[in-house]
Amino acid sequence: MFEVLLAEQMRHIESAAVAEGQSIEHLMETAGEVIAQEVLRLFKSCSVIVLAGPGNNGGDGFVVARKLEEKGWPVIVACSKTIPSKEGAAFKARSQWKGTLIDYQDIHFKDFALIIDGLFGIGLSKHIDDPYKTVVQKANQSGIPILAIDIPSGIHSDSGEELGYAIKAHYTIALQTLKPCHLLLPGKIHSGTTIVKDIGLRPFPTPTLFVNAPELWKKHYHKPNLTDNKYTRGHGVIVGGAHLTGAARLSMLAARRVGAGLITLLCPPEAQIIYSLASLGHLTQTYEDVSIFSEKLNSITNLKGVLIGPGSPPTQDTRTLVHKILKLKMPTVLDAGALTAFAENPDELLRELHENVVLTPHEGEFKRLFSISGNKIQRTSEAAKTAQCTILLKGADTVIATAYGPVIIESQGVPWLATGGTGDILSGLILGLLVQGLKPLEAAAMANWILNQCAHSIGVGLLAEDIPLQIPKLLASI
Ligand SMILES: NC(=O)C1=CN([C@@H]2O[C@H](COP(=O)(O)OP(=O)(O)OC[C@H]3O[C@@H](n4cnc5c(N)ncnc54)[C@H](OP(=O)(O)O)[C@@H]3O)[C@@H](O)[C@H]2O)[C@@H](O)CC1
Ligand SMILES: [K+]
Repeated sequence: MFEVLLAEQMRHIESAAVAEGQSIEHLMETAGEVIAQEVLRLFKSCSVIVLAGPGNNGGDGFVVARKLEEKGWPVIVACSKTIPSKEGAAFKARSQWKGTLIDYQDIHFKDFALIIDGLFGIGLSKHIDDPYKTVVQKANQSGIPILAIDIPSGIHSDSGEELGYAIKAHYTIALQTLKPCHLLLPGKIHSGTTIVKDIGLRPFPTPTLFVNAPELWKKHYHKPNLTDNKYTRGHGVIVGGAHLTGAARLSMLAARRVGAGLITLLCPPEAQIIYSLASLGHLTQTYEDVSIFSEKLNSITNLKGVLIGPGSPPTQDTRTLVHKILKLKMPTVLDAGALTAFAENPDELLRELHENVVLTPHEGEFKRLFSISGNKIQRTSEAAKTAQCTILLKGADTVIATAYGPVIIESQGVPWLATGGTGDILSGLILGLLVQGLKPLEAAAMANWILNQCAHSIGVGLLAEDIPLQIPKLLASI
């Protein structure tokens, strides 16, 4: 249920079903049936135009048309006359359609109240051209609700990219599982509301992509019990800079709210007063000079993790502090200034990273460290392998990848998270979970989930400082 399958993996489970004796015709009939059921649930009886393409996505469209017509709905199917007839499930579905069939160019969209998009599914391989391009443009411009079969036509299933021009659906009924295009931009926007419907295939045996959900990490998160004390819940250090102190203070609040037993802000002496006054329940320590930083860090009792970057300047001193922290091989979050500090020589950072590190770059910071091309999943995975650590690549379609394989994609996207300080909250949440014993991948995924859930519940007008207060209610629900 939480796996996200690439087109090749979908084809694997489809072939496995065929090898077990199921026919493609039967799978297509099931797909058409579940989609028709969703149409009946979502819409009142209305006139429908089904756009059928040349492959099996079009075949699904013909089945849906037949099922809706059987329910008494007025349905017309549009497909291209130039499509060569050939044997196969889609051909059979087309020949079972006894209703009206027109060419794309003869569609009068104003005659319809619902468009069903069965032009292309996971088989789209290249940019769309006419006649498909024009029909997609006209469908989008019509203002009529569009329900896409499996994926919005024109979107690449594995990357979420728009191949020339793509359907903007109000609903997408994803068959069997989500595909990356339902989660990655711009496919996520083109999909509208995505609903996953089972068509009876077996799960893929070795999934590598997952949609972020508590089921992936909640067994690793332990709520405190009566035997806990502040030390057993973990002591974390946040390295605060002399200026831009708000960032580390936000991280501190998030780390404490998510359950760290103790948080110490380690900062230059001139900033101690600001950090001390930030709240009542945290500690502050100072380091007069980078040369005594390690000594100060080592003197902290029961230290379980470190965060550096929020509010840190991208300077040689920051690089030195990062090197000293990485030498400890302990759970570490590197964010913001701690990443940008290595922009001129990323290798200086990359060769020292280890499996207990989480990097939380946004796209700009990512590009400063890695020159990797490809879609967001490929870039994050490859970077994690290069860096041998966990990477959370932020955005409205956050991707979290590890050096050892699994990739988690955030399904929520909260537009009002795009405001100053929310990244500092995220890195603080990750630190707070790392010191409680979660592994980097689980800590990053849980932190990102908490951030999105809290933001969603706050709504437009959110300030970063509103988020920590929402955390207890959310933790109670896990
Ligand atoms: N997986 C499952 O178990 C099940 C999957 N099902 C359904 O099947 C869908 C996948 O079907 P599919 O493989 O036939 O691919 P589909 O997306 O219809 O398109 C392929 C056709 O489009 C053509 N074509 C490609 N790009 C083009 C372009 N730019 N411009 C023009 N033409 C282009 C391509 O031509 P070719 O590249 O081969 O020349 C080929 O003819 C899947 O999304 C789901 O809806 C269900 O039926 C049941 C079970
Ligand atoms: K489609």
